[in-house]
Amino acid sequence: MWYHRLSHLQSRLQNLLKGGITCQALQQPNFKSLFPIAIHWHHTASKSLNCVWQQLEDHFELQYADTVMRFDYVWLRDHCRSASCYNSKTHQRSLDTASVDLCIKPKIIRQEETTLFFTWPDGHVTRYELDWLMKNSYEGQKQKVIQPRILWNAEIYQQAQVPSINFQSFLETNEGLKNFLQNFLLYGIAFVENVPATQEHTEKLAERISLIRETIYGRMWYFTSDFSRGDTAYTKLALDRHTDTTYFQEPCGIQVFHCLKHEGTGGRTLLVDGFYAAEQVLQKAPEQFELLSKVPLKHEYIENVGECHNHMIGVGPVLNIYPWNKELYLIRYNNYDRAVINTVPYDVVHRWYTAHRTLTIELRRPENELWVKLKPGRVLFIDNWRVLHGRESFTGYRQLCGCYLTRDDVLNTARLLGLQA
Ligand SMILES: C[N+](C)(C)CCCC[C@H](N)C(=O)O
Ligand SMILES: O=C(O)CCC(=O)C(=O)O
Ligand SMILES: [Fe+2]
Repeated sequence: MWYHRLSHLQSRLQNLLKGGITCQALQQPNFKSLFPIAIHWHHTASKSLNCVWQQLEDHFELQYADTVMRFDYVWLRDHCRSASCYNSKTHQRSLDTASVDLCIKPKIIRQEETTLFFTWPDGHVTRYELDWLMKNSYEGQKQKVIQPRILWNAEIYQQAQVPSINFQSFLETNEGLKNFLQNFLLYGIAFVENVPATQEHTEKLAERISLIRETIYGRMWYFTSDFSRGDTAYTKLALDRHTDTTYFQEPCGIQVFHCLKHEGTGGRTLLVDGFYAAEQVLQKAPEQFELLSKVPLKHEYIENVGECHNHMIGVGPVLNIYPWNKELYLIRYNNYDRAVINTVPYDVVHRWYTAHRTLTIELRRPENELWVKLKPGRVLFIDNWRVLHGRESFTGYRQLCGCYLTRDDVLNTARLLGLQA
C-alpha cells in the first residue's frame, strides 16, 4: 500500500521534472483521452511581459498579469476579429457561429510580443491581443462590477453632501449632465434645482437624459389625491417604502418626481437604498439572500376605476443578481402589489417569508431612512431598480408630476459621456 502510493508519487514527480504535465482530459473517459499529449508551458521571450500559456486538450490556458484564464476553443474561434469574421465599422459579427466545428482546436499557436496568433485547421488565422483577452475573459469579469455604487444609509448619504445640479447647467452643459449622472449612478438618487415648476419643464429635463417610458399612467403624469386611478398613490394616505411597477416584466428603470404644489402638511418623501439593505442581509444571512434571489414571484396590478381597465402581471425574484459575480442589479419590493404566491411549494414559502422578513427589517431601520420634502423647483430622480420610495400621509392640496424613464437610454447617455454604466 505504502509502496504503491510512493511509486505513484515518484512517477508524477518524474513527469513534472521532465516538464510534462498530463492534461485533465486524460482522466476523463472520452475519445480525446485516447491520445494523451504532453503539454509545455510557453514562456514569452520578453520576461517583462509576464505571460505564459499552454495549449491544452480542450482549452487554452493563459497566465497573464497575475491572472490564470481559461478559454474554450469554440469561444476563441467565435471571437475572431479578422475582417472576414467581424465588421469593425458596425461592431457586428459576420462569422456564422453555427459553422464552427464544436470540436475545433488550433493547429498552431504562436506569440509575437503582446499578440497571440492562432492558426485554425482550415488555415484561417486569428490574432488576439493579450490585453483584449484579459479584459474579455470570464476570470477578468468575475472580479469586476458592472456598476460601481456607493451604498448608503441616511448618515452616509448626508455626510457625502452630494451636490444638486442646477437646471441651467443640466440642460446646457455636458459637464453638468455628467456630474448629475455620475451622482445618480453612484447613489441611485439625484436632484436638479431651480426647475420652473411646470410639467413642460420637467419633461424637458427628462428628455435631456433619456426617452420617456410611456406606461398605463401616460407619458408625463400629473396627479393629485383625487383617486382618478385605482391606486393608493392617488390618495392622501401614507405609502410604505416600495419600488414602482413591480408588475411589469421589466420594472421602470427611473422615476422622476416634481412636486408642483403643496398647500398643507405632511407628504414628505421617504427614500431607502434597497441595495444597502440587501447587502446587510447578505452579510447576516447569506442563505436568505440567495433565496430572495432565486424564488420567482408575481406582482400584479388590477384596475377597474372609471375608464381605466388594466391587468398587469410581472414575474421575477425580489433580488436580481448577475450570476457570474453575484452583483445586485434590481430589487422588486412592493408589498401592496405582490400577487398571490403560487409558484413555490409550502416549505420553500416559509423560508421565503423568513428571508423577506429579514430584508424588511433592514429596509425599515430608521437609520436607513432618508426623508426629504419635495418642493416646487426641486426635481428628484430615483433609480427604481435600487432605491425604494414612500411618502408620509398629507393634508391639503398636493400636485405631483413626473414620468418614468427607460433605463437603457439613461445608461446609454451615461456611457456616451464616458461614465461606467
Ligand atoms: C402615480 N404614479 C404614476 C407615479 C405611479 C402609480 C403607481 C403605483 C403602483 N402601486 C406602483 O407602485 O407601481
Ligand atoms: O405621492 C408621492 O409622493 C409618491 C407616490 C408614489 O409612490 C408614486 O407615485 O409612485
Ligand atoms: Fe410609488
